[in-house]
Amino acid sequence: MAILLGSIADDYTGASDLANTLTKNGLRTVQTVGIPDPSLALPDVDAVVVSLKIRSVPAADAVTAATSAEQWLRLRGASHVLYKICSTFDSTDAGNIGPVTEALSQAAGGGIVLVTPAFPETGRTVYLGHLFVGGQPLNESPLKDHPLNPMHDADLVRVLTRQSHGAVGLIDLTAIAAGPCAVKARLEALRAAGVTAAIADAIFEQDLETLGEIALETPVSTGASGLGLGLARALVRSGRISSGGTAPADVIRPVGGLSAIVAGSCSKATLRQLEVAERSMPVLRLDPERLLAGPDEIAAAISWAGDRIAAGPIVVAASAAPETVARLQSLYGRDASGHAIETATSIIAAELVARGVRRLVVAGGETSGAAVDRLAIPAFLIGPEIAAGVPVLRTVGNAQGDMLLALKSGNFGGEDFFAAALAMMH
Ligand SMILES: Nc1ncnc2c1ncn2[C@@H]1O[C@H](COP(=O)(O)OP(=O)(O)O)[C@@H](O)[C@H]1O
Ligand SMILES: O=C(O)[C@@H](O)C(=O)COP(=O)(O)O
Repeated sequence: MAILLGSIADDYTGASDLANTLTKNGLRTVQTVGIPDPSLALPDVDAVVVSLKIRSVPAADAVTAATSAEQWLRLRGASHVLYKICSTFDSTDAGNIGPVTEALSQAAGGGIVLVTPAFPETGRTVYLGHLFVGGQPLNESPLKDHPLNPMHDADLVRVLTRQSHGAVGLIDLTAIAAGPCAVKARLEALRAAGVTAAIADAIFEQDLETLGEIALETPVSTGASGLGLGLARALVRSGRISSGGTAPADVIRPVGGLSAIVAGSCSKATLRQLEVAERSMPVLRLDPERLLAGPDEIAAAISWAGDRIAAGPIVVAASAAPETVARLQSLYGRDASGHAIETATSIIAAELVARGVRRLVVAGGETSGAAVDRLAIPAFLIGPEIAAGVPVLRTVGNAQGDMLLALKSGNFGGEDFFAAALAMMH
């Protein structure tokens, strides 16, 4: 299986978001969970997205995992590797976008790396190096309250500089609007000046197509699904993409079984989606302090779900508003409480699957990673899009047999997302 494009995603929802974009733009794509076992039969594809859970781990651990994945991708033919980060640049000053980008660049021989989180389809645009979310500067958007990595600075050159060893430059919209030659010249000028990473402006898809064309001429880039769109369209234009592969419609062949939703995301979008879900299905709001106190809350949740799951879809949610999250974190610590709740929601998800759930929606990137890891799912085929950035996924090689999942990025999806997702999964 020789592939053309490899990607390493820093969380599992981000991986499925990118896999969705690559599929929509003509690339046969598969999403793996980590580096797959050699015995896992994967389809013949143009692109592989390796999901890692490295967005919020120590930088050294993220670098080790990412460089191993990069080696695996290069051995399978990838001439370009995209480090898929969040479109809202989710990270702290301790990393990991800078450290991983520099490690991947070094592994590929050095040079300069194009970096852009722009994803206009979901309202993420970059202008003069500043990231806007739906028109709000990043630091004024709900991302300022993220439980794990609150974003307090919209200037991405400053943000990336604080977590990088090398110099960070800017390719502004004027250069990008002038086309690929101008971008190439700007990139070369920055490289000659000792810059090792360049934040690139992007507001429209045309900007991303320009960036994708230039990025494809380099071994490594860092970005979100928007850059994935540019890379995919550049590959299709190059004529190197074969047709065929498993059609998304085939991916969502019915799997039967029961259905459930587990939410750990505390994003504004997810909180609203949970409110709407309460109008049509049973929703259990977990008590986070009881979750942290011991196993009783998990047992109670499993019992609650067991009494209802046969009658129709249910929701189990740890999600809470920023002020509630902050209070818990002040008592138990940010990382400790986040990890403990991810563990709890993953146990609940696994217990639901043990009771017959085969259609599962998980809301939250870290939450999805914990749940998918506990279910030991090795890979996914990419199905149709439910909402921008969120496809239906079909499991490959897992012990429970075929399942359909949706791994929803916290900030993605409309208010009726949960019902819309279940309506596509039978
Ligand atoms: N009530 C809560 N209080 C504190 N942290 C929470 C609560 N509910 C969930 N969390 C944690 O918040 C984090 C949400 O991150 P994630 O799942 O990536 O969602 P998103 O996709 O919105 O970023 C996880 O670590 C999760 O365990
Ligand atoms: O690029 C994006 O915004 C998403 O693909 C993503 O990474 C979201 O992360 P979570 O909000 O943690 O799911």
